[in-house]
Amino acid sequence: MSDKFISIEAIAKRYPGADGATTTVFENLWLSMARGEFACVIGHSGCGKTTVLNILAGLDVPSEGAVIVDGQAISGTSLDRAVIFQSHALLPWRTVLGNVAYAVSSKWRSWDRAKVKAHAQTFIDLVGLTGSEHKRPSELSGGMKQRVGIARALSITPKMMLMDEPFSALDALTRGTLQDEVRRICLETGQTAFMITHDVDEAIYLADKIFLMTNGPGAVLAEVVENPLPRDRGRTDLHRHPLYYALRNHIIDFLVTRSKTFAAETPGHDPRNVPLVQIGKPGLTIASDAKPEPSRETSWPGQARA
Ligand SMILES: Nc1ncnc2c1ncn2[C@@H]1O[C@H](COP(=O)(O)OP(=O)(O)OP(=O)(O)O)[C@@H](O)[C@H]1O
Repeated sequence: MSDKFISIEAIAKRYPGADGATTTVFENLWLSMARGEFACVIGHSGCGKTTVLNILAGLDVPSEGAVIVDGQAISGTSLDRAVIFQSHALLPWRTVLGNVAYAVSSKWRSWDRAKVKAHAQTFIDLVGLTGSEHKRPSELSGGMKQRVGIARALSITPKMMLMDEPFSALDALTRGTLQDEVRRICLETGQTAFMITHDVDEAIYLADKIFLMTNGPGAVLAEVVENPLPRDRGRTDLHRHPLYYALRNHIIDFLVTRSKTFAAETPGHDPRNVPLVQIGKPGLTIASDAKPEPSRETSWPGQARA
């Protein structure tokens, strides 16, 4: 992995408020990711997660600061940065194949129909929709629609995938299956991924790194938590890892308590040098100890939410 594939540098987002005042959602936010990393951002509603994702996508602009992707400051949207939203945003009059092919032909305008179709089919197969190519969105379940969104995003071979709570509207079983698929695809393709989630267990399963944001307005990136679980982790035995509960407790403690009290309790916080929390490594102060909590094993999947 190369260092700083994505670099968010001192960005702020402000909106005009009532009485001529200004509301600062966040300011002086610094964040970086290496190529091929999977990061999840967790924080309470309104702290600015979607705003950060939209800025990364080029759908929104920061009031201050810059975002550098692969050595270049971004300006506007790009087919290098694919977004998967909670609502799949498919074209209702196009089939599964038509939706994916539309994205493919937008990226490779010189390709003929056969090449576009073959490329689109590869990604439809990858997300397990073989046989549903000619269905329209109205004929698909929520999980299938989300698969089309994932296939469409992956088909343009973006440099990064931006996901805004992509599975939150799905039932637990479908959510689990799609989490498995996104994880497999990202590992296989070396995709760099930035995902917003309210689901602590989803973050632990998917992420290499978890960004913890304090409450807004005036939210800050409080900590970057390194996931100590092995990269080839499996969903069913995740909770047996000796550091699983320490990690989970650390994130939940942050959400329950420290996300509110962080500013008052951490006056010297340097937004440019946000602490990297490495649970289980000596010399680290973490909010919770590493004692396992067997009762929590029954809460899998996805019970702890921001
Ligand atoms: N166009 C706008 N004008 C004024 N304020 C806005 C605008 N868009 C967003 N905000 C405010 O910015 C803040 C951050 O919004 P954002 O959607 O990024 O939060 P979030 O952390 O993604 O929340 P959630 O988890 O609920 O999706 C919120 O307080 C929101 O009200």
